[in-house]
Amino acid sequence: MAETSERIIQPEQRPDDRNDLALRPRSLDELIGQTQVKENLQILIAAAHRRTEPLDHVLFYGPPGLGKTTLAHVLANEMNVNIKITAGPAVERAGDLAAILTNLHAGDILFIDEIHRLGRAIEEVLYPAMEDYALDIIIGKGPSARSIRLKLPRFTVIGATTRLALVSSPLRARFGAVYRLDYYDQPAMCEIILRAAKKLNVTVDDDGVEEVARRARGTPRVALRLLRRVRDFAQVRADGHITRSVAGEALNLMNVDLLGLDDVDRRVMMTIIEKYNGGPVGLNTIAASISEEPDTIMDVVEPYLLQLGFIDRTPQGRIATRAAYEHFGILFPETNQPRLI
Ligand SMILES: Nc1ncnc2c1ncn2[C@@H]1O[C@H](COP(=O)(O)OP(=O)(O)OP(=O)(O)O)[C@@H](O)[C@H]1O
Ligand SMILES: [Mg+2]
Repeated sequence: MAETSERIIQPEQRPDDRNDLALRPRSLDELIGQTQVKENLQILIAAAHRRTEPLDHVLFYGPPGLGKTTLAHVLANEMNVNIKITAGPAVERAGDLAAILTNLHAGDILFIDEIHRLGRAIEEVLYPAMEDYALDIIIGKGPSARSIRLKLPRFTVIGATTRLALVSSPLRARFGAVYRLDYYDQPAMCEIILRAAKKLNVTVDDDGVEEVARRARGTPRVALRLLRRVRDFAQVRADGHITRSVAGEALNLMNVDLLGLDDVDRRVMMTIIEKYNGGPVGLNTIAASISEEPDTIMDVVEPYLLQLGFIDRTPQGRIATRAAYEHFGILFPETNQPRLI
């Protein structure tokens, strides 16, 4: 059984995703989907150009693999500025942040990934830097210590997080623009796969594109990973051309079903449906039944099952919906009807 740490359909980056960089969109025009976010960014860029000022600070949030880092690079390209990259966990001391800030040039973008993981003391340094482009430095120790304020060039912070609720409100208040990235719809997923197939020089017909797209969980990173694996399968088993049946065979071999569910998803759903008669059943009970951590179920497995409408979260626990029963070909027990009120 696939462990949750090595799932082919996991949205988090895996080592073999590294070669996605060549596929990463470089401009807003190349970016597929996220229409509303794109429109807002176009306005933000045009306004910044018109005022000949750097971009306002921008915060992207949403599930993993949907394009937050991609958008940060796209904005740097569109503004034709440098982008310095760091992440919340990497900034351990206020001095680390001060060093980064004092190396920024006017207009530069500072991308802080997992920004919800910045420590409070470090956030205190970031607030005046974002608001007044100033850095307060304490010189000396004890009674003779004094603070001096360094002027910083105007720069832009772009933050990314999968846990918006964990971003402190003072920090969040300093972002002029906050955008949520959502899962991609089927047409956008097909376009992402078609574009990537061209770049990977693999031939795929429309049905093949559709088959990979519908099993990629609305997540571009998953789509690219599945496409590369289906390409390998096609090269070894089917003269390199991807049709619906080739894609289907390859994905079935990887235990990824028609909606992109894998063994771990199935184990969670079967636990609720078969072991606890459709629920309600508590998260910890489900986790114990399949020897996974509750957090893993909640953060890694459930988001997509909720997105599909396969699970209802109720105060009494998780409940499997009719759609879930139908997907797994199990008769929905009508007697359960009152459960779903
Ligand atoms: N709109 C898009 N169009 C085409 N490809 C995309 C798009 N968004 C993301 N991708 C591709 O999906 C991959 C993952 O995107 P990205 O790394 O930006 O996700 P992320 O939201 O930063 O993920 P994480 O939260 O794990 O950091 C990238 O390699 C990129 O090529
Ligand atoms: Mg990222």
